[in-house]
Amino acid sequence: MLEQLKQEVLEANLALPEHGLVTFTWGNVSGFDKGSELVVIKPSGVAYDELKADDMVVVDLEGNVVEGQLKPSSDTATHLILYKHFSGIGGVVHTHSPWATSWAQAGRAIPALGTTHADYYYGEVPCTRPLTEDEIERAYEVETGNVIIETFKELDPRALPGVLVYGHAPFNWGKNPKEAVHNAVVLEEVAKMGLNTFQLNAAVQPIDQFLLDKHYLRKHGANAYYGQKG
Ligand SMILES: O=C(CO)[C@@H](O)[C@H](O)COP(=O)(O)O
Repeated sequence: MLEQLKQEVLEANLALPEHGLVTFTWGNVSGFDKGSELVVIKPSGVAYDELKADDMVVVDLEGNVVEGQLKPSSDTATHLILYKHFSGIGGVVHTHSPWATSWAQAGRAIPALGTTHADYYYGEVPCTRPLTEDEIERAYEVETGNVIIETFKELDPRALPGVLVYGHAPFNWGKNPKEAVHNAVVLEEVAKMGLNTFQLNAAVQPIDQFLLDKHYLRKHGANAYYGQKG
C-alpha cells in the first residue's frame, strides 16, 4: 500500500543529510496521501543510510499504525496536526538544522532581510511562543503541533511554509515531501544569511513591502513569471 509515497518519503529523508540539515537522526520527513488520508513517515531513530522504502511507517490521522514493523517518528503527532489543519499540504519536515535552530533557541522570528528570503517566504518566518510546563508534561508532541497552529491563526501557511518552534527547532511543509525539504533547505539558508547580516549591520531592517511583493509574487503569485512560467 502507498508504495510510491513510501519511495518519495524515503528520498526526501535521504535528502536531509545530503543538504546538511541533520546530524545523526535529528530529523524526519512525512508524506500525506489525500485519497486514503494516511501518512507515511520515517521510523524513529533509524539512521538515514540504513533506511529502505519498506521501513516507512503508515499511520492514520489519529496516529494508529496501519502498516509497518517499526515505530514511527517521535514527532508523528506534530506532523499529523499540521496535516489536519493546513489544508493542501502533502509533506512535512522537522530537523534540528543549526542555523534555523539557533533562531528557535533565541526565540526570534527570522525577518525578511533580503530577496532570497522573499522568493520563498512572504514575510518573517515566525517563532512560536514557549510551551508551558503543563503542555510539555501532558502532551509534548501534540502541543508542539497545537502551538504551530496557534502561531498561524492569522498567517497563511502557503505563503510561509515553515516555523521555528521556540527552544526547539524548525518545522517546514509543502505540497509534497520534496517541496517540504526544499523549503527546509531555504529556511536554513536564510537563517544563516540573517545571522550573518545582523553581524555585519545590527541595525538592518526588513526589506520594503514592494521588494518583498516583487520577489514573492514573481514566483508564487497569480501572474508568476519566474523560471519557465508565464
Ligand atoms: O526533535 C527531536 C528530538 O528532540 C526529534 O526530531 C529527533 O531528533 C528525531 O526523532 P525521530 O524522528 O528519529 O523519532
